[in-house]
Amino acid sequence: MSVIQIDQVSRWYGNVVAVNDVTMTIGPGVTGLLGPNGAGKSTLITMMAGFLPPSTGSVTLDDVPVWQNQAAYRHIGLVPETEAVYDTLTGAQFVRANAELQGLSNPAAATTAAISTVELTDAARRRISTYSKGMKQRIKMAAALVHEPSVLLLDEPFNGMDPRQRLHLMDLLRKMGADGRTVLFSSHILEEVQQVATHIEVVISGRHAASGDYRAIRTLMTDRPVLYRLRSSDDRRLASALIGDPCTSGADLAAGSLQVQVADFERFSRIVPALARDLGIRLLEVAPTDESLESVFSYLVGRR
Ligand SMILES: Nc1ncnc2c1ncn2[C@@H]1O[C@H](COP(=O)(O)OP(=O)(O)OP(=O)(O)O)[C@@H](O)[C@H]1O
Repeated sequence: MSVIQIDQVSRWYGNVVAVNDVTMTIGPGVTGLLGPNGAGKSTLITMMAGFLPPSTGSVTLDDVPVWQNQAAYRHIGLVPETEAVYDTLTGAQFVRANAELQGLSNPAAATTAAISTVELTDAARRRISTYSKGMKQRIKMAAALVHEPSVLLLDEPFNGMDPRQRLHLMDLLRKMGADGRTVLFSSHILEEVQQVATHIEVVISGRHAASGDYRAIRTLMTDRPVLYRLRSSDDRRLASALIGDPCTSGADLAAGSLQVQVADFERFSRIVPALARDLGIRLLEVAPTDESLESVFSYLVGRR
């Protein structure tokens, strides 16, 4: 088993607190690390990979601290967010260099296998400077996989990928998770995370905001009070019908359209069409006013 334990970890850069008292456990399978830009995802991943020490707290792999731990590096593969790959090398040379660094007994065979896994065999002898963004992501992935690590950490791996490459990487991550590896990838896009991860950790402003499977996170998000805008053939009557229902916690007609604070989305979505039909009101629009990911994130933070 490869279990990463992050225990009461904080990390600051000068005055900036990038990670603030985070505790989480990452086990086998695919975990999505979800959070908006600047949430502290890269900092957390770099600490998990053992390349950055926490300011306080501890990061361990199977109970052994990972910071500057050569033995732990044998079990960890890191695909960093940065574009920095050695442009003058060919893909094969780059992956081979990592195989040599890991001290593998047959670096040539491992290089060929890793490049084949990411489906870059045809381009392996080309210089990395000629690669597309998505291909650069994949060659970084091959370099991270060359020593067959039991833990794979990927920072925003889907950035710059076209839809086909994206599906291929999703498949690959799923397979690695099903094989019993511990796979963690970061993203700021919920849909992306949902498609691959069986477990989700949410971080916002350096803090751990939520944890669970997709359903649990989704429920947290849909259970939050959300402001909906409604337009209908009779906003006033619709407002008074809705205000009496427990699915809403407030209604406002001042803004020129009807704005309703929805407390129970599930009930709201059932009751609005039924009410409108019973009252003979025509619905013209029902739309959330504030469905941005940022607002979902700030709701999750506010719950804690
Ligand atoms: N080397 C550094 N020096 C100073 N501040 C830093 C450094 N690295 C990160 N930060 C700050 O720490 C916070 C967390 O950054 P981090 O890169 O970990 O977040 P992130 O969630 O990965 O964001 P992104 O998706 O934009 O990369 C941000 O406020 C960032 O500006």
